[in-house]
Amino acid sequence: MRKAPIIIGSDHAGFPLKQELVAHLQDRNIPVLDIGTHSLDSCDYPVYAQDLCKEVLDQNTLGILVCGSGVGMSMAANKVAGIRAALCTNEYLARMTRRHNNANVLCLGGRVTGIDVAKAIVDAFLDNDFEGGRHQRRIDLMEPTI
Ligand SMILES: O=C(CO)[C@H](O)[C@H](O)[C@H](O)COP(=O)(O)O
Repeated sequence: MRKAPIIIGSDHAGFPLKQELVAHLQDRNIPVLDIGTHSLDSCDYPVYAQDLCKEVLDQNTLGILVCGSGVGMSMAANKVAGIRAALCTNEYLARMTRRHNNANVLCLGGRVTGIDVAKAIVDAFLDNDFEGGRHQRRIDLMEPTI
């Protein structure tokens, strides 16, 4: 059983899928903290990306961000030091980004990915762990030098 909750957030475009994923996590007895948005009212995804990333770093846990395409959330999240956000459209990407990239934020496109596929992507992301070794060296090399 996880101690820290999985953090989840979205903008209006990702709100319907986020609601489905919150229910899915609860069905799996995985603690979840929903940082919003809480309606279909139009809002700005970078605000939620930054709020979620702060929680992920503070609680040393994993996060899930959903916007329309998943692209804007991943761009915004990857601006935050210590965040490795991965936009995933299938289970393989989700599995590999945990094992090899130690991604700590999963991004999904609510207007791109169907509910059942999104649930499977979330499961693959949460049920795989970082392998370390050569992959840690490569992650260390991601630190900007220019
Ligand atoms: O997909 C997104 C960014 O990559 C976000 O979901 C934006 O909210 C999207 O651009 C929303 O567009 P809208 O016309 O304002 O709903």
